[in-house]
Amino acid sequence: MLLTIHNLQVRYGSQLALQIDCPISIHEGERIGIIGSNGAGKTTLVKSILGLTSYKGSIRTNLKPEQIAAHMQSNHYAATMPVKTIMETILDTNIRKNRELQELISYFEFEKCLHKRYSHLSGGQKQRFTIIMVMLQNAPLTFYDEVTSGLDFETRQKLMEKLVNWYQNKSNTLCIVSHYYEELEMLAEKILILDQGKVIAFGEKKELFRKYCGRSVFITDSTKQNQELLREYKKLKSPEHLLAIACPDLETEHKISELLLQENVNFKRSDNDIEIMSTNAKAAYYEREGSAYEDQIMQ
Ligand SMILES: Nc1ncnc2c1ncn2[C@@H]1O[C@H](COP(=O)(O)OP(=O)(O)OP(=O)(O)O)[C@@H](O)[C@H]1O
Repeated sequence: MLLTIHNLQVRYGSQLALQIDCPISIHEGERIGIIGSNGAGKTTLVKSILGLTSYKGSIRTNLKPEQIAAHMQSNHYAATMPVKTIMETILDTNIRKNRELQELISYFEFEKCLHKRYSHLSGGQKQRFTIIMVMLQNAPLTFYDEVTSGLDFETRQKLMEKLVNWYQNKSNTLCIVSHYYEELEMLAEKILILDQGKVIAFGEKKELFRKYCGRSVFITDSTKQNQELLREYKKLKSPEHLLAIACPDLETEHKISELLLQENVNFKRSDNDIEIMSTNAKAAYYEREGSAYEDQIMQ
């Protein structure tokens, strides 16, 4: 066991920002995606684990602080120092002698930034700087909090490819906070869903999908014709513009796909759609709690 969280509570003034009642355990080598709407408590959870915010409850780990690396939404370095100096000092290395670091600098096209002062980097350049630093740290427990925000589409794709390859045969435990579900489809095996400071669900991505969606899901536009065409099948909660139909078994899957093909309807079939899965996990959670899901998304 790498880390366990028990009865965690974080308050900012009178606001209860995070309340985790059931124990959460993180094991070596796990890849965990942390998702939730704005203000759900994702960054607060990461900050609590890093000891950057005060909390009640227990967070236990045998890791030393230097064995935990984090890419946060905002990262601070000595503003007036050249980037190269910060990099070599913090990583205790020399770029000329470090092949791995040279390769990352070149992959992220960061060469020209090395001689600039940190405060003169653009937002995206600062982002790439921290990514390189965190990747090279190779810490047993690594957090990426919104690692691709502020990056253009091409750099985002490049970064995701690099992260997948970088960690492929490694045993680092990764916790990735992201609003981009396609990134988590590539990187995460477990998902922690937070909402309004509470844990909605935590588990293997595949198991959560089966639990809340079934074997697979068909997603089409939510037009009147599609609603009518698929009216006899089980509808899942979905963003308003979409119609999501649950398939409990292969037979239903065949029937629906034939019907959609016959009627020339564009559709997506998925057995790992994180957005539909988390929407339905939330709905189930609030139903159990006795409040309507619709009331919660209005807040
Ligand atoms: N330093 C702070 N002081 C006061 N309130 C805070 C502070 N940091 C966060 N909060 C509040 O705590 C709640 C959780 O914030 P947090 O940053 O953890 O959310 P998040 O899930 O990471 O959101 P986002 O997706 O927008 O980054 C929010 O309501 C936020 O306004």
